[in-house]
Amino acid sequence: MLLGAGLAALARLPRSLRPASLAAMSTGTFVVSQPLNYRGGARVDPADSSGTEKAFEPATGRVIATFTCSGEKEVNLAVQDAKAAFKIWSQKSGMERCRILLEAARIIRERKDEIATMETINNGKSIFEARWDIDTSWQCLEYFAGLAGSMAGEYIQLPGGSFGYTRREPLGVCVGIGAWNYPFQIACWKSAPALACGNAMVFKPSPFTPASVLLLAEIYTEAGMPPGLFNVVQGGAATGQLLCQHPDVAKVSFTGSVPTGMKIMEMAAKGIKPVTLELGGKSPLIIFSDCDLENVVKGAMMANFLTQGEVCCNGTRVFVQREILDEFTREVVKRTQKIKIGDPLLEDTRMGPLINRPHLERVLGFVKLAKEQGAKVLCGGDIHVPEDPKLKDGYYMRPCVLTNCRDDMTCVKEEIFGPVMSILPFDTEAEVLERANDTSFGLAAGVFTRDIQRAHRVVAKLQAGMCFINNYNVSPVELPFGGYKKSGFGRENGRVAIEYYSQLKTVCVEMGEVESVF
Ligand SMILES: NC(=O)C1=CN([C@@H]2O[C@H](COP(=O)(O)OP(=O)(O)OC[C@H]3O[C@@H](n4cnc5c(N)ncnc54)[C@H](O)[C@@H]3O)[C@@H](O)[C@H]2O)C=CC1
Ligand SMILES: NCCCC(=O)O
Repeated sequence: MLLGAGLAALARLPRSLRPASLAAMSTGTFVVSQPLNYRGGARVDPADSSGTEKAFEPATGRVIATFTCSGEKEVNLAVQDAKAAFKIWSQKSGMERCRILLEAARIIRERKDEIATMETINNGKSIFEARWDIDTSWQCLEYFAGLAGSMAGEYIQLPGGSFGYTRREPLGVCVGIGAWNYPFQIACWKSAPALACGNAMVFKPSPFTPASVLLLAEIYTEAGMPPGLFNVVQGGAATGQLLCQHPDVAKVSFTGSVPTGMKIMEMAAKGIKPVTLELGGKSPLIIFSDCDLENVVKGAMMANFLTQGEVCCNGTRVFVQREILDEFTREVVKRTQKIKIGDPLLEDTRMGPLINRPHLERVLGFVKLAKEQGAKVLCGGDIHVPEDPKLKDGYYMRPCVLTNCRDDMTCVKEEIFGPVMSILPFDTEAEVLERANDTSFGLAAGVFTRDIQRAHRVVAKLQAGMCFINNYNVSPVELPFGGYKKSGFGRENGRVAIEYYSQLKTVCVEMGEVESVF
């Protein structure tokens, strides 16, 4: 990449005072010039090719990288290197792994601005948000570093002085496959628990966002991980399939869409490999009339418009109790219209471009269909052309609020993955619960009310893996994250994630004579 670790502090300087290499990370200028595969502790050109891909800067529509997708040979080499590193890493004590993960977390903190800038350039999210993502990334490494040192089994007393004990052991080479909306964070949320448990990892980012994970790979090496412990291969479905089908891969952790999740599960089934699936959602946000309106409007904005609405757990079905429907709608529209859209690297921008042109068109298509099906657009839902001429080919749209929505409309049933909020009135608690759960997804849900009994009663009945009371879309790494129903299974973050990256061995110890029936 164009920046080195030593330049991190300079990232905090005003742009005009930065040296040429940092200036190269401004909108409209950055290009990726180094190889995007990582193997054996270094960036490498892939050993073979299954085609090429282009990565874009969504803010300008410019190509920032053209890269080779890894074929069978490269995938084999990456898995082989990971296997070799696993032999070394899995023999280390939890405390030794802890120290290295903590060092990696420290380096990420130190290079936060640089990593966030790269994330913004390649993904389009505002720099303000990208910094949050990097915070939840190093926090994840710190959290699992802490758990690495305290991973232990059980001792179980048996009759006659015999006993048993359990050991929590790593799985081997784990594969991580990521989506494009949180490229660096996803790589950390998968690799930190995997590595803390003693596994090795081969990671494949989305071909739309290939760049920032390389910084993580370099940081892991700098922090002291053995070469080959964390490798990166690039590509799309074909490369992903090679990874999932590889006989030396012990586990696949996937973040992406439901249709791809189904394919991953099918491939993993053939090798009896465990999978973690973090899939899509169409989550309900339930707003009772006794809520604090100011808070709820902020919550609804957070539930819908972070990362241009491209967030799997967004609360896009906003159920509002009829008594406050007009007041809530007025206020939410007013705030939505004030969202500053534009160059995502500017400090005051709060909404950048969507990931790419086809996705922008898809999201606009959902708004068009919503109108045809009877919804009313209260604001946005159309293309935004920023004044800055360098942004004219970017993929911007104005955030959209829809009313007159019904539960059977496409905009209410399907994941849009863009800045589109659908408002739905309701009358009673029983009614809203039934409607909120009437979906094949189950990733997240939110409830706003001042009635604490009602809040807990309602979340207990919501069919969702991640529920929020009086807030939405906060991501503390101490809390497990994952879905119910078609939103997937397995959990990232929280203590429980350890169970998804390790296996339990039971040892039975006889202290007496063998009692044989023969
Ligand atoms: N539950 C969660 O934590 C999250 C879920 N998502 C979901 O991800 C989707 C958006 O992400 P996309 O990248 O468009 O999803 P996608 O499913 O198209 O791709 C995800 C990843 O899978 C790879 N892939 C595609 N086909 C594959 C195959 N046959 N075998 C192996 N790998 C394959 C892609 O190259 C990419 O790296 C949304 O539905 C969203 O809800 C996104 C972020 C978080
Ligand atoms: N930080 C929120 C993670 C949700 C997602 O990956 O879409």
